Amino acid sequence: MTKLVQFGVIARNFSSSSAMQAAIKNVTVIGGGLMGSGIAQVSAQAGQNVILVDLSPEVLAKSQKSIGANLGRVAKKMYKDKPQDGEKFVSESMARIKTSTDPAEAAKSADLVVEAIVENMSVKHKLFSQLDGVAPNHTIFASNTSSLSINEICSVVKRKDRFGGLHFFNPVPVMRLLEVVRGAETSDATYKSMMEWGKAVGKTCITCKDTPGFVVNRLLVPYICEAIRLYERGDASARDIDTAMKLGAGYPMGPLELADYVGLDTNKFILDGWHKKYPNQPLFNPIPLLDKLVAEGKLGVKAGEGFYKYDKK
Ligand SMILES: CCCCCCCC(=O)CC(=O)SCCNC(=O)CCNC(=O)[C@H](O)C(C)(C)COP(=O)(O)OP(=O)(O)OC[C@H]1O[C@@H](n2cnc3c(N)ncnc32)[C@H](O)[C@@H]1OP(=O)(O)O
Ligand SMILES: NC(=O)C1=CN([C@@H]2O[C@H](COP(=O)(O)OP(=O)(O)OC[C@H]3O[C@@H](n4cnc5c(N)ncnc54)[C@H](O)[C@@H]3O)[C@@H](O)[C@H]2O)C=CC1
Repeated sequence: MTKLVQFGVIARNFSSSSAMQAAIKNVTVIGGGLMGSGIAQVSAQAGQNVILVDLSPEVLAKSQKSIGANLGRVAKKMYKDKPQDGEKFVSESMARIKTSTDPAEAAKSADLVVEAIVENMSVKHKLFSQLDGVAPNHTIFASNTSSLSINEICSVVKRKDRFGGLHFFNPVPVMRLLEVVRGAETSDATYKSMMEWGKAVGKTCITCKDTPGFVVNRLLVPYICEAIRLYERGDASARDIDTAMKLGAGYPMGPLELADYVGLDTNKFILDGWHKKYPNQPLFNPIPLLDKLVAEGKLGVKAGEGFYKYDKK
């Protein structure tokens, strides 16, 4: 699936903002967790210079390790008969990734900042208002948010024309989609740059307005929630619900398996946020079983138990 993509946008310096075509060669990814490490990996694979930032040096060390291992999986497939070329691919990609614990410093050399920190509006506001003061004029800011409004996130920055959503999917190196989200003030030039960059890092891009959950999560969250309600009512077993959707609808994972994979706390966080914002939408109503599992710490794969039991990693 992952192809080595030659990055083809010519680097240029721009002093003015709105009419420019940003030249993305240097990307700063903020948040070195699950998503940030995947975004850093696919960017480096595509020839970008990457700075991966996290507040925690331990997280950065863990990310580097997992990126190395995942690049190894990619190399094994891409260079099946040429293991030496595979090793070169891994070491060159790794060499393009620098790490930092200082978001402001790392934004100073960025053409694009992709934010993948915790899903919390006030934490994202704090980060972006700090970066807005130090990043170069031409730098585009993007959020990988799953469920928050791009317009609301960018309300704290001056560069609203150079702000958008770049929503990746988990696991980033495998999932081929990138949702490119236009906020109310995202300029045409910024949108075009984001689309080109998405293609350059090997993704198929679709466009969506700034609506809750964009395309995928707006459909996926109610689907998963309906599956939980079906199970809660005792209409079918968890295993049968999952088997039904895998064999009857061709999904790679059933809805309850996917809920465990994403994390039940994340499911609940998104549902609660949308319920608060749209109290009259019954699809977003709280689910007592989901609340109970989260309260018991049964958060899915990462906790060793959710709808199913897992070996703890
Ligand atoms: C209420 C909803 C709330 C949403 C909350 C927020 C979430 C979001 O905002 C948006 C999201 O991300 S939603 C989740 C989207 N992801 C999915 O739906 C995943 C569905 N599952 C799958 O595609 C496969 O089971 C999957 C690919 C995961 C695993 O496939 P398999 O079961 O076949 O397992 P493997 O055989 O291990 O892997 C298949 C191939 O992929 C390679 N691979 C797996 N992980 C990798 C990784 N991390 N890096 C690089 N390569 C990787 C693996 O090597 C294998 O390759 P092949 O050997 O060539 O087949
Ligand atoms: N987990 C998923 O399947 C997906 C998540 N997302 C979104 O991506 C973002 C990140 O999610 P994950 O990677 O799952 O979270 P995660 O918890 O694995 O990683 C977040 C990282 O951000 C770091 N961090 C927190 N505040 C920071 C700050 N101010 N500066 C620098 N680093 C900071 C944390 O130390 C942590 O390592 C969220 O907005 C989430 O909604 C989007 C698509 C899929």
